[in-house]
Amino acid sequence: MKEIIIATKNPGKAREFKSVFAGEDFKLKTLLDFPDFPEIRETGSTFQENATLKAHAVMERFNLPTIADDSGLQVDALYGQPGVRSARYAGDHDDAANNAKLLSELGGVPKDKRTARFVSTLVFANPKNEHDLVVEGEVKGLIGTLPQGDDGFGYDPLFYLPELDKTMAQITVDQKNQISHRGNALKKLEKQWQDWINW
Ligand SMILES: O=P(O)(O)OP(=O)(O)OP(=O)(O)OC[C@H]1O[C@@H](n2cnc3c(O)ncnc32)[C@H](O)[C@@H]1O
Ligand SMILES: [Mg+2]
Repeated sequence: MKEIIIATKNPGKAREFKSVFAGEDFKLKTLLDFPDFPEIRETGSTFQENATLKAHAVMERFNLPTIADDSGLQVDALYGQPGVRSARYAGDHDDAANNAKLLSELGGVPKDKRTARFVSTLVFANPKNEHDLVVEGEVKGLIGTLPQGDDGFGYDPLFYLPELDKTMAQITVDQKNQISHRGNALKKLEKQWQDWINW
């Protein structure tokens, strides 16, 4: 069976990818299936640079088609921070600490000034394709004043969706995929990748 690797160690992302690609005629693996795979240093200054680093490191190791996601939260009142440093905002990839820091940085900022967006860049690299496929997605929302909901990961409990009157952590993985930055990027990828790939 054909195989595609998702170059992520993040269980939340892995779950979202698996839900979107469920029922396809290829096997989807992630780096969670290869716990010994070394840490990929995300030294780029843009989402696309980091997604490209991750996609190519994994593609070269396994010689298989590989999709990487680099994503983050951009908060207008913080001039786009935490941005490309979203995973490491409060130090070492600790969601609770990141959320606490975000709330503290936004202390006193009124609701209408707490606008933000999640962005995702997906890079699809394949040994038999000369050029990568690159797509982007985003979703707009507001940063709440306290975490709400237990689903999702990262900043989801603070990311409030006014149209749904819920946070990103109060919806199912399928609902999240319908509206999220990653879901929107995946919709673009789905329209293009089957014509692009040389198996
Ligand atoms: O690099 P991989 O292994 O894919 O996993 P990661 O968690 O390190 O992923 P990134 O480097 O792309 O960092 C993205 C960070 O942005 C935040 N983020 C991205 N997408 C998110 C989402 O859908 N919901 C909540 N937070 C998200 C979250 O803090 C992530 O750790
Ligand atoms: Mg990362």
